[in-house]
Amino acid sequence: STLFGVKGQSISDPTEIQSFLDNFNSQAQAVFYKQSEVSWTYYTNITDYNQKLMLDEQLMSAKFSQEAYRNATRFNLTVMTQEDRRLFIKIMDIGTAAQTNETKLAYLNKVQSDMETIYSTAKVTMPSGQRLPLDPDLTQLMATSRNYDELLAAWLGWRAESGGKMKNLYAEYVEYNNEAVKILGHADTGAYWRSWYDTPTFEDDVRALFDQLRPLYEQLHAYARRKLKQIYGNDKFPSSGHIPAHLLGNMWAQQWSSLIDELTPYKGKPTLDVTDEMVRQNYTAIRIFQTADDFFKSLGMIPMPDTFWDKSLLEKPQDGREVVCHASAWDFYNGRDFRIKQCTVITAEDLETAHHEMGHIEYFLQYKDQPVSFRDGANPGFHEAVGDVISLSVQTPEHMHSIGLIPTVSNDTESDINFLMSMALQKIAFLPFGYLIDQWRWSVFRGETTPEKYNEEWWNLRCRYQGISSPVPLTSSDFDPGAKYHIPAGVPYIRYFVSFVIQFQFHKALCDEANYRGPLHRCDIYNSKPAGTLLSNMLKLGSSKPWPEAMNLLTRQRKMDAQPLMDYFKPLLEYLRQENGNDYGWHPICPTDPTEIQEFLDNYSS
Ligand SMILES: CC(=O)N[C@@H](CC(=O)O)C(=O)NC[C@H](CC1(C(=O)N[C@@H](Cc2ccc(O)cc2)C(=O)O)CCCC1)C(=O)O
Ligand SMILES: [Zn+2]
Repeated sequence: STLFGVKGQSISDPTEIQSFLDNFNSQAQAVFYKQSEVSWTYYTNITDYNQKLMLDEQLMSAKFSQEAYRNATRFNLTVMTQEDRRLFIKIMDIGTAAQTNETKLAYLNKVQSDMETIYSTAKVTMPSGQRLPLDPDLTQLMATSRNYDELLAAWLGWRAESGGKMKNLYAEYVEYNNEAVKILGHADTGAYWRSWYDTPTFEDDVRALFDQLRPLYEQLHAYARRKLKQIYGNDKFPSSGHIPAHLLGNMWAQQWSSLIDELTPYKGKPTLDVTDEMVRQNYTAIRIFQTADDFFKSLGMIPMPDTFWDKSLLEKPQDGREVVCHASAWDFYNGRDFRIKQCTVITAEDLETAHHEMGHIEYFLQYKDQPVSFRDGANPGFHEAVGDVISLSVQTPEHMHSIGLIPTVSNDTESDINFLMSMALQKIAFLPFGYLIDQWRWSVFRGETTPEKYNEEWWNLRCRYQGISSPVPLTSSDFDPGAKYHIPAGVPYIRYFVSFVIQFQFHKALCDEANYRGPLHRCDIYNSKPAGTLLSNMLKLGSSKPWPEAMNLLTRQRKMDAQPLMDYFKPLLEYLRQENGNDYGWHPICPTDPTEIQEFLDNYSS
């Protein structure tokens, strides 16, 4: 059977249009609920049996989507209201479910799930003989160890046990994914993913934003490199200016917050890392999520429902079950069941993650009465920004003091710079990483980067944009992209880069609505009902309107704009420029052995 039904006469009757939409909406809720339940069972108990149930269910819901597509194409879209036309377009956007060859679709889903299982069950045998999983052990080690060789062992082990085990699978995933989305008319999977932003200049827009923000990152990179050289010795750093990838306190060098003690500009001030205080106060996972829930309630927004507290999985099970520990927020599409799955540990980072995940749940709650096809973010970046916006208020010294996690608030200039540094290690450090992941994937989906070039191109981008390099020579069997969850899991990533820009636009708009007058980085909208109402009204739209309209409702303008982010960090940029002088930047090409690169630099610099 093909996807395209027999081209009958196109239906224009409004009653028939409405009954099709009503039927679809009730059937889709039942199908999506079942798929969520079966997936949840697998993600919270990884077994072959649960994987099979999930894969079977994915084929069932693909058939439902194909049928809905066939029926939808029988209607005349030109006579509809704008809203109905938008619904039909979304009903027909069925992604890889367009693959009517069931063998191919089953294989694609199996390969995807097998890669995610390899990632989620990988363990590294350390020199001590211990077998460590990523969550929480290797994450903790990367954050707390300052031993070059120990960090290298964890970093090499992780890439070997995760990415190293899935290179061929990935090549097949790319081929089968592209074949499926081409049936819908998309050029390739990257084009399909970008279509969700409904902006013809989207790729240029994000490149322009990244170029605008590079100077902030270059200054932060230079500062971190200088401090890390003091810790590990100059000889550990290539003359090309890159920072070895395993020294940034994070397995992917994507956020550097765990280096806050070494990177705090002015020592002797109260620490901003609240982890120790959370442990001292016997914080539990539940209390972390109650803290986040309390913030949404203070804004007059929707509290977490009872089913959330009953059915979420907020800690790694201790009963031997294998679970997908990578945090996630789930909409069960029945308007009542919303859950978070997080292997929570008692750290400042997981307090932040809890707010991020709860931001997804709040969005689900706000748009739960929309038709199913509108139960989505205005664009994927919006969904990623909600929780982070709240977290920008939570992380202010004022708010951390008000919830008893830091003893005093000192807002002298030096403390202010210390605070901005802690936020930059989380937000500025992330920008090139958030940008480059899908630069790599889009080039792979387009066929510009072929399997034998996967790893080389990955490191080209890591060296060029992130200014970090592999601490060891690359071999053709390596597949470092597979060491990052979203690649094996097939989860797009540019949404996070978009979020890290727009969340500062949202923060500024909500601070204005809360009648806050001071510098943006010290704004805390806690208890502001006007801010909560403004945010809720935007979230209620879901994806029922083009995202510039949602942006306009919240920020009174329709574009992505890096200015609020740059204004937020302006005082820090001045400090860093002073500190760094001319000692900033790196060679765009990855270092090879020191002599070769030195020769290159001699020519390059002359
Ligand atoms: C059913 C389902 O899958 N639902 C989706 C949500 C939806 O689509 O509705 C979902 O839950 N996705 C999981 C993903 C998890 C996290 C993530 O992967 N973060 C990025 C980047 C980043 C890092 C720091 C930060 O502060 C913000 C972002 C990373 O860790 O690299 C892990 C930690 C935070 C968020 C998420 O919540 O986005
Ligand atoms: Zn998210």
